[in-house]
Amino acid sequence: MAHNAVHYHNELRRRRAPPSRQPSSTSATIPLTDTSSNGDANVHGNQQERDIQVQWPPVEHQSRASEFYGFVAWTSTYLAFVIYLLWAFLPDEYIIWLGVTWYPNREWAILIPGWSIMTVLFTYFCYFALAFARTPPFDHINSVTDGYAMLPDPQNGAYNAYITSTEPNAIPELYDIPLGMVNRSLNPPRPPRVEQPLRFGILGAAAIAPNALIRPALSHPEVLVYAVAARDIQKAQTYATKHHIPKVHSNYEELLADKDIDVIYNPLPNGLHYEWTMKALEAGKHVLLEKPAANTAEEVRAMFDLAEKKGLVLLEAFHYRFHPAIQRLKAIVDSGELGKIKQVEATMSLPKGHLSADNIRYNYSLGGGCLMDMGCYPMNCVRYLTSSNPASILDVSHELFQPPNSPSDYASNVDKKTVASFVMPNDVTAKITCNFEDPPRLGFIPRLPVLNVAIECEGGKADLYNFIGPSWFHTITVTPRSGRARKEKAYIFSGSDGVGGGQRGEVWWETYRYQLEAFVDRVKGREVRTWVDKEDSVANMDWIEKVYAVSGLGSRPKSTYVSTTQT
Ligand SMILES: NC(=O)C1=CN([C@@H]2O[C@H](COP(=O)(O)OP(=O)(O)OC[C@H]3O[C@@H](n4cnc5c(N)ncnc54)[C@H](OP(=O)(O)O)[C@@H]3O)[C@@H](O)[C@H]2O)C=CC1
Ligand SMILES: O=C1OC[C@@H](O)[C@H](O)[C@H]1O
Repeated sequence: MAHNAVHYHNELRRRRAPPSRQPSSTSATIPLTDTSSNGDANVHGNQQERDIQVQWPPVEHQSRASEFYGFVAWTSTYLAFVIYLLWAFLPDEYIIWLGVTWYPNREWAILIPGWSIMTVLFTYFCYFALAFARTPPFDHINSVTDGYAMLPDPQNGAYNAYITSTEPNAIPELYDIPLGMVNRSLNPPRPPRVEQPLRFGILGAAAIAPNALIRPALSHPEVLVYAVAARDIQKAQTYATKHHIPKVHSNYEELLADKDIDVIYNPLPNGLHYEWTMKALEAGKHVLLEKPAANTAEEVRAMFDLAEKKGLVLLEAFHYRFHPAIQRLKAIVDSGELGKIKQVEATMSLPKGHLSADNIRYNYSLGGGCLMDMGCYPMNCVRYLTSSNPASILDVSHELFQPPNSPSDYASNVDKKTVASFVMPNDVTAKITCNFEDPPRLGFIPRLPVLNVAIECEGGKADLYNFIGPSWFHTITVTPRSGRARKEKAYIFSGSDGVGGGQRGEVWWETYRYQLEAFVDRVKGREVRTWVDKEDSVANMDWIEKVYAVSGLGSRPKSTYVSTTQT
């Protein structure tokens, strides 16, 4: 024992020692500290020097028993298999000739492997059955979250690279969206409602309402999505059940007449925005109105005039404007750190194939067209970032939507793509691009959506990737002409970077949630820092009409509705 301990200690020391001190011979005599009698000599200070013969490299005294047993097991397995084959297949006379007078009934040669296989299969089956039985359904909350999926809270000092400003030249794009953030956005906390929440009614069982209103409302204590109306009562019923909306109306008029409703959300096709917003205002309701506000600037002005006259809140739902990301980009540009703006370019382009031919967006009489539906965002964005309206139009090009199997002389006035450039005040130029049908690269490589805004200034450039849906992912890249580039993220109003001091927000708030916060504040008469006002909405539609005039497609048809308040 004592010798072994010394030997082991010695080996350790020798292995740790620098190579130059290693003896080159296979055996050496070296002085050692003997710990055999007193434990660790260095600790107890009781050292004894001894000379011990040590073998190098160390002789391995490994038993070969395991190799032997392994060999025996291996050969026995094969032997057993051969015996099994003989038992199963050899005719009786040969077995008897071999001197074997008794052996088990050969049925067992089939039954034993058969049962074994069945046992294995049954075990697998039970395993999967048990797993399925205990897996929550796809629409169960536990399929996407549990008590551990918490988003680190940067306000309490917890670091999360995804939502914090990243290092310059880092590769933040490779981050996954944190699960906690997705969970919080999709399954927001539901605080108790205040005693008198604002009751919202939805016009139409529209596809956008769950994202733009119903989900954001869950986390707003002052909002209750109270009713929905659809042209078909059954459709309204199904929608209400799915989204836990307490009340259903069988037509839009009935919804507007509901005295319990304070606010109307209008996500009807663009061509119906004017009529139903006017009717809602006439009924004394505030209106959250989907973009684009109407088919013509004249209609937009008339709606806002009526809202003003009645003291009601009307907002064109440019949700992206309420998110800190776009406001941070504007703050960077307005701060002058990149010098004077030279050019702004905003793009909203989606891959071909996401819209069917009967979509309202391709329907001229319902206010369809890509410039209306998607182009209104880049139009609004370049005007917002330059704090100005265009002075003139430089150039417009478009591609027309042709319904499938339409005759070659089909006269379409619905654009599936529009590109327009403008002269803005102060020698600034702007370009907007919108595209419903970005074709696959080389005809087969799928495209990603392009939702970008880029600003070129005299002293560098800045851009925001995903300016429309920054709550899910975005990057602000600032590249000064001299100095280091940097990337930023803005999920909440920090107050310290020129953006939204004092404004409420959570990192998981979607653009729509930020928008709802401001809308409710406005209705409640509270101060609102971010807003899309009447002149903004009127000018946006005015320039959309002007682009359509240049492209030769003309404005979308004016509503035939005559308001009771109009003379
Ligand atoms: N803010 C945003 O991010 C987005 C905004 N939008 C805007 O929201 C609006 C609706 O878009 P979306 O939800 O995608 O559209 P949908 O086609 O899903 O919904 C439109 C609703 O309009 C109603 N409607 C009334 N009359 C007609 C008609 N003649 N033809 C078709 N529908 C009719 C239907 O209601 P009913 O149930 O009564 O049949 C339908 O539910 C548009 O203005 C669009 O620009 C759209 C997507 C995103
Ligand atoms: O945000 C949007 O994305 C897709 C569009 O078709 C839609 O109408 C728009 O608001």
